[in-house]
Amino acid sequence: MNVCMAPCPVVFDLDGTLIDSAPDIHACVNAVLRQNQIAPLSLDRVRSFIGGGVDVLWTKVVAATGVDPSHQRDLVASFMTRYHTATSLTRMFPGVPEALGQLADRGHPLGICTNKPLGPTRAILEHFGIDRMFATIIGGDSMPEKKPDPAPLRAALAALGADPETPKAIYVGDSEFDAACAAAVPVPFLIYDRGYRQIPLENLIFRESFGDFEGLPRLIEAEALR
Ligand SMILES: O=C(O)COP(=O)(O)O
Ligand SMILES: [Mg+2]
Repeated sequence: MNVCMAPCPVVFDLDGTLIDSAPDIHACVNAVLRQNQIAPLSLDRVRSFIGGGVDVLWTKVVAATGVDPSHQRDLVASFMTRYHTATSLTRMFPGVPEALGQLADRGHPLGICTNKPLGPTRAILEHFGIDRMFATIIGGDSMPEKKPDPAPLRAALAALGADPETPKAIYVGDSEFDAACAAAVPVPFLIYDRGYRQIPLENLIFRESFGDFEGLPRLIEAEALR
């Protein structure tokens, strides 16, 4: 089956896929914890909590720190004020701008489907000057459902003109949330293996894994010929 005849839509996850944002998320989490006289968490620990969005992150932070869960709402509110402008410690993964540029030049409509809320998502994309590359951006608060529910990815694909019944498109992500979401749509899933995944690759559904964005445009063209 030809998955993509014309250059197909390619939708990307954000945290752990295009950007290494864990240092900024870690700094925001610890600033809130310190402000509330709670012991800080390590970068590795906080990184392992990323993927399900802000509420999942904070449910895990609350469990890890032993804070009274009734405080979670206030902690999240305090976190969000910092998160909106947290860009200074975040880096794009190597080869990302070049790969996005190549895909755009080849005519692939590009989108973002992330569990990160829309405010910080737009802020970080603008910070790196890549926001205009994406014709649609679905954030973790764009709709009631979050990944692994397929609804956000379906919305991104629909905005990029994919057929809602049999979308000929590709999703690129880093985590178990993304793999389950892509399988539920369903669309082929390419997984970046240097992101924030917590589950072994062999336990996930994906078409190809990659560790270097230089090879991604080639993987996408190969997928298009399947
Ligand atoms: O911010 C998160 O928890 C996850 O974001 P992602 O969907 O871009 O990986
Ligand atoms: Mg991710």
